[in-house]
Amino acid sequence: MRADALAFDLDGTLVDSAPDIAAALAAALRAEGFGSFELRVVRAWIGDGPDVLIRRALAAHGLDNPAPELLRRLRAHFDTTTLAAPLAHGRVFEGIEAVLDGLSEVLPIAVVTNKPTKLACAVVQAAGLMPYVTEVLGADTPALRKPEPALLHTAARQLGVAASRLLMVGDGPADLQAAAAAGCPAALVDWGYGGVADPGPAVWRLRAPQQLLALLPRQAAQAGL
Ligand SMILES: O=C(O)COP(=O)(O)O
Ligand SMILES: [Mg+2]
Repeated sequence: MRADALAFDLDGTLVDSAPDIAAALAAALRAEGFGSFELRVVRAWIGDGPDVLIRRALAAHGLDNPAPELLRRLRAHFDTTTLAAPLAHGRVFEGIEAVLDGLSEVLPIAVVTNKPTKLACAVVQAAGLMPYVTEVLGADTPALRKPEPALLHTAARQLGVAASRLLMVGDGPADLQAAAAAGCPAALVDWGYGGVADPGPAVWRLRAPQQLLALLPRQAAQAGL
């Protein structure tokens, strides 16, 4: 595989942030008088950004058409909790930091996430991963959200590579669909929040972050890995 740049998904790929997302969601729901949900349940709702997450939680409470004002308040509460403690309960996945540390010496790396940019930057910062990352691109409007290819097009442009040389590494269906739509190669990680039934033959499978080095032998050798 030849890649000249990497685009990493954030939640479920670089960081196990589900405990923080579940805590922020629970705090927002409780403030509005709704019950919260178990981590196992919330984990399966992650991947499409906080607005979709909140809608899924409300739908689970039987509210399929929530008032825009309620959605706005829940999202504001969710953001405040996240920004106050972006990664208080979660952690960087084992092995990620070493791989980013090595590969960032030899190729540019972007984070491409369905989190809004402000929240994504706070999480990347709290995770200690900012030094390895050239760009953090978040989905600040619904049109930017993966599976749309827009953020990957922006990442390729800003990192100065063709989309066909930008490897998208993610844990969910939106990551793979965005990569396909943008013309990027894709790798699916096994340690994330899942939801991909069959990634298809064109997608690489990673069971551990170190396996990325085998996909990029030239850069791994350059980085001395
Ligand atoms: O659902 C989210 O908050 C964002 O998810 P992502 O980083 O996996 O795109
Ligand atoms: Mg993800």
